[in-house]
Amino acid sequence: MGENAIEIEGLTKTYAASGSQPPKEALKAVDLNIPAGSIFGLLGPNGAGKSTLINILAGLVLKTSGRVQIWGFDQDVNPRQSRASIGVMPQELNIDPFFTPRAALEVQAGLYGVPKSQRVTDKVLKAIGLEDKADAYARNLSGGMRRRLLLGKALVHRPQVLVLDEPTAGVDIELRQMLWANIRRLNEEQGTTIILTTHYLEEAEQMCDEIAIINHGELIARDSTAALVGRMDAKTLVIHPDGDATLPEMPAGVESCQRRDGAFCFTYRRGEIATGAVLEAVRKAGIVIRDVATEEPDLEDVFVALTSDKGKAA
Ligand SMILES: Nc1ncnc2c1ncn2[C@@H]1O[C@H](COP(=O)(O)OP(=O)(O)OP(=O)(O)O)[C@@H](O)[C@H]1O
Repeated sequence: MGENAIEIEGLTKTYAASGSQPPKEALKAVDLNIPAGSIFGLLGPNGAGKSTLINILAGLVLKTSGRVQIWGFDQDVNPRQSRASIGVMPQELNIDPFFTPRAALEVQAGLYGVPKSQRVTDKVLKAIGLEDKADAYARNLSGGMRRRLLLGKALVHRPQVLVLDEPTAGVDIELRQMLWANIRRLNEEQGTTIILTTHYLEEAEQMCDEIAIINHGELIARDSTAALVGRMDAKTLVIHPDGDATLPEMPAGVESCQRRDGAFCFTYRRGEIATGAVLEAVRKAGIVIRDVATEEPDLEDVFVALTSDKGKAA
């Protein structure tokens, strides 16, 4: 096994036309490597192609062309080994209501061909905090418990790569933290590579080492989380004037505005304009500063900037 858990080359998926719907090119020649041992975020607006990509990795959707390698196994050459290397926690709560969590995990292990002697059902039940519900009918489990059971089902064959499709969508804060603690532990203690999609950019920023952004089936960015956020060179200085004041003249390259609460905000490129020059212009205008704050961009700003530009071009 090399240093990449996943290697994707020229991956294309075109869904066939159906009825009045024309064919849909959901993925357009995507190249993407995901380092082993990382927590990797796959982001993109609705309909960008994230689920298509994940479902191809999981073996649930057939690719049109390109090469996919999972844990060193080519999907076309070694389909069984590549499938055994990956576990997927789906978005939908598709759980058989008549199974107990223990039975559901046993059945799943059977589907993956894990021999009885090598099953880790009790360990998985403990990891997902469902030991005391192991023999309860799934229909009696809360939504949060069902979601944890889905995570457990993705783990029965001890995959090296775990894919989570919107794992915390519609989940309350407490459960979200518990899911994340579980996932971090898997990553740290067992070195499991985690790939996740999420709509919560703050969550991606906190959890992911690296991030890829997909838009209209194309990869438009792929970098470490810190480098992505660092790409946005903008900085905003927010000044609350003491008493009445009008927006002062600013050096070229500074965008000024006044907020509803009366604060002035000045946005500029850190690399081009020094904060001192902005403060100096404020002082020159005779404005007395009551309070001052700065705002730095976050992943959400990067995401919006990247996906809205591409959206216009498409
Ligand atoms: N089975 C299908 N048949 C035809 N078109 C499909 C099919 N599945 C997805 N698509 C289309 O392919 C494109 C990519 O869809 P996909 O579900 O991969 O996006 P996504 O990024 O996961 O979106 P979301 O964030 O909404 O889940 C969309 O235009 C979608 O309508």
